[in-house]
Amino acid sequence: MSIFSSNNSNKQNPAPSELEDISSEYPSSEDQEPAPSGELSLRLIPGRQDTNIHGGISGGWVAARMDEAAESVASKIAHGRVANVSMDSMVFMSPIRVGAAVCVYTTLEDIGKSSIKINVEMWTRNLGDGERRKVVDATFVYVAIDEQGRIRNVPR
Ligand SMILES: CC(=O)SCCNC(=O)CCNC(=O)[C@H](O)C(C)(C)COP(=O)(O)OP(=O)(O)OC[C@H]1O[C@@H](n2cnc3c(N)ncnc32)[C@H](O)[C@@H]1OP(=O)(O)O
Repeated sequence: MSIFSSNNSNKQNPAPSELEDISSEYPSSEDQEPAPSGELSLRLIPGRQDTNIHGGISGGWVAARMDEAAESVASKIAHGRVANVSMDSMVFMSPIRVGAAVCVYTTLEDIGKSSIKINVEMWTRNLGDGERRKVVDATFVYVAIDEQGRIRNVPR
């Protein structure tokens, strides 16, 4: 369940094949370095069009990319439309630089009667020192809904 984003009209957004999964570059667990957990669901490189008025990547942009990745996973599980009913509070631990690779990883935590709970992590590779850092992690909950917006059961 992976979606990949690229905008080939922008040189800073190469095709997915040109982007590697950040997790593959992490040292082995023996090194006890932090590593992403979950399935790679979205990878992209933010460009200048993604910045706020100060030239930085905003928390809103980050939350939107996480929602995009998790909603795609939830929609596949629900076989259709879902609505985001909650997301955790988010603590942004590292900045994202324009041109730095960003990867979003998702882990399915629970499927309820109508709800789907997904943990989402975003990681980036710092352009300056090349180090991979976790940007944020949060849990998103989606509810399966029909075309009229009524709650429905998640198919089993
Ligand atoms: C405003 C926006 O545009 S935000 C972005 C898009 N999101 C939306 O539009 C969603 C707006 N919200 C809604 O339409 C409604 O709240 C709905 C349809 C999602 C849910 O309606 P509710 O009456 O709260 O549903 P209900 O109480 O029956 O709960 C449905 C499921 O959601 C879960 N749920 C409800 N609220 C929460 C919550 N705050 N956190 C986690 N799970 C929740 C319930 O546990 C239940 O799960 P289950 O069926 O697996 O046991």
